[in-house]
Amino acid sequence: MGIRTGAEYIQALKTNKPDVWMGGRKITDIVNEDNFKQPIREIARLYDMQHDPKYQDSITRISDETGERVSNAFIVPKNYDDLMARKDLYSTWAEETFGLMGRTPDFLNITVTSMASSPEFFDDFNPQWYENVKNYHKYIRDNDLFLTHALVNPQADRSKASHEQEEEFAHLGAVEETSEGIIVRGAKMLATLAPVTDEVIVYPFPGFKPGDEKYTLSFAVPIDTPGLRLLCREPMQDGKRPIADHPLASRFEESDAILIFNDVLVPWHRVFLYNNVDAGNQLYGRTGLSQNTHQNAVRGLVKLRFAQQIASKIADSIGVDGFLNVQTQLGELVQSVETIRALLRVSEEEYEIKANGEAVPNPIPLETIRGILPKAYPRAIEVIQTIGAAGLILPPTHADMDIPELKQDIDRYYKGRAGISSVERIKLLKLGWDLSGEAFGQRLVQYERYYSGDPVRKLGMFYNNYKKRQKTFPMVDRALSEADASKNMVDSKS
Ligand SMILES: Cc1cc2nc3c(=O)[nH]c(=O)nc-3n(C[C@H](O)[C@H](O)[C@H](O)COP(=O)(O)OP(=O)(O)OC[C@H]3O[C@@H](n4cnc5c(N)ncnc54)[C@H](O)[C@@H]3O)c2cc1C
Repeated sequence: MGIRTGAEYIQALKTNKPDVWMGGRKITDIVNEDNFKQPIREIARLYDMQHDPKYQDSITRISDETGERVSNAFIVPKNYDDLMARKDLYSTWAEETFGLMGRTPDFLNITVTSMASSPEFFDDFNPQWYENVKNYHKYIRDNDLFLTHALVNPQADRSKASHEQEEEFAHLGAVEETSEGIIVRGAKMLATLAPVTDEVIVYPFPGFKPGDEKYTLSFAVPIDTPGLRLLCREPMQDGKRPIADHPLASRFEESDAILIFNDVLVPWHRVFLYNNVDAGNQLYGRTGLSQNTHQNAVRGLVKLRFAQQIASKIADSIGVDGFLNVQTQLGELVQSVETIRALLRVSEEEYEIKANGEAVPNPIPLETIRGILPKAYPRAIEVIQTIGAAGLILPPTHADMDIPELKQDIDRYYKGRAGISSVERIKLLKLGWDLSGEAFGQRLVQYERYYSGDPVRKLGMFYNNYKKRQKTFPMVDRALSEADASKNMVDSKS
């Protein structure tokens, strides 16, 4: 099939029958559920862009393998141009959603593409796992599927390993093997957008201890696999509020769900890793699973720039951007954006070709972005809150604005500096409040902190990787040897 349309994506959602629970209800009609309707439309629009002549050549390409047009996310980049073609996809979709949807289909499609181009890792453990990954990659490429993923175990007791938890299957683990596959039980948190996806892929971060064998699992199953339950968090909007009043929250909310596996059968051909602590600990670092840092960085830059522009426009609209204290806050945001833009550029210009021939951006600047964004984005939100002040929380609804009796008051008392009408200012403040005040905006902050794992442990991993690449300290060694040499000179004089 190759690239699918938005209508084909929606049709697939109508056919899938996942076991979804939210707000005390079982959701049986996913596409007509108030909370999911609009985000589904946004994702469908992205699929349609693949067919739009304006974007098609920059975000899709003809596959050498099948002769069909496929998303750039499924192509293994071999050189700089390929890498940039992939980036075109990330930035086109991120711009379309203002960077507010972190888990658009490209995110996991590239993850599986990278996994499928890492045979050397799987060959060290079990070549059959690689066959399974390779076939899975072809399957999702040729059907243009949308995946969610779940890496992390429920918090339960973080000071204990999986096999030490009070409940044997608090963490997802294998119960038994059958001729058809593995039966798995337990939970994984959390899977963003799960109810509106086609499939879920499970893979772990490192951190397994001896004794955790049965918990070391990676596999993929359809989202409506029998026994798989999706328990969604409380929605942050009711799906009924007008987009005019909540221009971001009513469009881009990504739901999140805990996945509960009640004795789910994972067929052998869908098993990518199993029953091996070493393999579980090495999978993330050795299979390019972290390649989605490039997508994250491109999307994160768009989101930060959006927040920066909102802050600046609000400041301008009420005539406060001439004050030094406001300028320093706005200047700080511009510098954050420029820092991330520069790091992204460096990572791409300094791309590397891995042993398997895959072109990858330099991971050091990309991981540096990963370290900076969890601080820069919340700061941008704080600046919007500080500059918008009470103005952010006061705008009337569009229903108020439609009442003739109120029109004169609204026109008079909600306007901004000369040239900024009340309607213009109210609309702008609604954008600002959705991003900085609504529960929707707070989730986006939490997302930026945690979307790719605990930033504390990620920074530790970053330092370990940096040390592996930078094994020596040549400047320090030279300074020490020059000090030694000059000591000899002094000694010889005396
Ligand atoms: C909005 C949002 C969307 C997400 N979407 C997805 C998704 O689609 N798929 C997915 O798989 N995951 C997703 N995640 C989950 C994400 O992977 C986790 O939040 C992240 O890995 C951190 O795990 P945790 O939340 O369980 O925090 P914990 O690991 O429980 O950490 C809690 C606190 O304890 C500290 N801590 C815990 N353990 C240690 C330790 N061993 N050493 C030092 N400090 C420690 C942490 O630093 C942190 O401050 C999402 C998260 C958010 C917030």
